[in-house]
Amino acid sequence: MAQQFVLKTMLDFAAAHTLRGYPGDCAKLHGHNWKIEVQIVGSKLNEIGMVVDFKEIKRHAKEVIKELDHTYLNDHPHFASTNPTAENIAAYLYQQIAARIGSQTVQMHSITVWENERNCVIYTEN
Ligand SMILES: Nc1nc2c(c(=O)[nH]1)N=C([C@H](O)[C@H](O)COP(=O)(O)OP(=O)(O)OP(=O)(O)O)CN2
Ligand SMILES: [Zn+2]
Repeated sequence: MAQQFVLKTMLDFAAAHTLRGYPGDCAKLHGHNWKIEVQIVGSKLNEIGMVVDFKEIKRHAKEVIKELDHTYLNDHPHFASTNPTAENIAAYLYQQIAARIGSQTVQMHSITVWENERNCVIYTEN
């Protein structure tokens, strides 16, 4: 069986949202301290024994998250027409970060978005 390394790094941001069409309180303005897990997969190690430096993954992820931090997510161009649910936020982060880190040796594995300490969504693509 071929070796594979899954690297995970964690970031967070604060942002408010309203869920359009939600039959309850989440349709009202409220905020979360979102916790994000970025998972990357690779099979080769470089000369110092890393798939990729965690700092490098974080640098790309922070670029994307910076746009969302301390904002009202519904005002973001992507979420103007797409409901800012944890599912849609996870898919957006995956696609944005994948476009920055994608290479032949390192690929996105998944994004986990924690809305609070009880609820999370894991997004991946095959
Ligand atoms: N599948 C999803 N379900 C819900 C989402 C979501 O993005 N995807 N989002 C929400 C709201 O954003 C809401 O803010 C969730 O917070 P909260 O009500 O605190 O969630 P809990 O389930 O932990 O609430 P308790 O009733 O206190 O257990 C809702 N659902
Ligand atoms: Zn919410």
